[in-house]
Amino acid sequence: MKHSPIIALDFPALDEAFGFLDKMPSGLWVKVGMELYLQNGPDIVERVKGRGHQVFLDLKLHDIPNTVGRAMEGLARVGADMVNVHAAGGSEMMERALDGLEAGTPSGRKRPALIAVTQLTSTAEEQMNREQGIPGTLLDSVVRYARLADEAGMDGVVCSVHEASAIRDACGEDFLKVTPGIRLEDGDAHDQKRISTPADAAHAGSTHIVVGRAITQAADPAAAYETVKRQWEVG
Ligand SMILES: O=C(O)c1cc(=O)[nH]c(=O)n1[C@@H]1O[C@H](COP(=O)(O)O)[C@@H](O)[C@H]1O
Repeated sequence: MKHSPIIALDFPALDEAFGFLDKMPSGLWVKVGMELYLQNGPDIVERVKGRGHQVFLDLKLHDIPNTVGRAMEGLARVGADMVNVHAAGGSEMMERALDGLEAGTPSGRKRPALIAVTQLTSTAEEQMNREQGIPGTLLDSVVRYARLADEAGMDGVVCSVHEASAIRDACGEDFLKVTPGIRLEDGDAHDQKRISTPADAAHAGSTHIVVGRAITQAADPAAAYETVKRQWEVG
């Protein structure tokens, strides 16, 4: 059973996000990112959950270990089901993030899943080589970050579909491979560099897909969601 698609609620204002949700079925998995969180504060998570959805809170923490650990301790109380950090922050930072999350999760509640971003899906190999000074292939860099994240106790990583099967080989079936950069056939890539279809994601071994504009900017978002879901489930 594949995890249901996660819809990126990338809207500039709460009423737009809720207007979108009004048109959608209940019981979704949605992603609240910086755009909504920074404008509406921590309450946004409970408000979205109050509408019957589960929340991936995507704040991509990346700072010194102590700061991230303490921030995660606070975030654990916000009520999200999944949270993330940047693997580039290093293994000590990831370990402290996990410690903070465990310390902050209220008793009786499940600890949110903690995943690490490897190389953003908006990054191309040539850009990584030139701007980050990381030589070699993008695939090698992503797998390296995935192994580091696995060793630091992360539940999985964010990567593109193109690296999912290599990560399955390196870190196993159960390690989460959360893959954004999803487009329906011939969809506009926008700022993404490593895109794939829901069916490709299913074949490559993604455990989760994150889909934003292909659904949120569709003329009929509910129909676009059903198309994405069907392609992902059928594979
Ligand atoms: O962590 C993420 O969710 C993320 C990581 C990544 O490497 N690439 C990426 O696109 N995302 C997020 O996934 C969503 C993709 O949106 P669309 O390109 O509109 O489908 C955005 O909300 C991004 O913030």
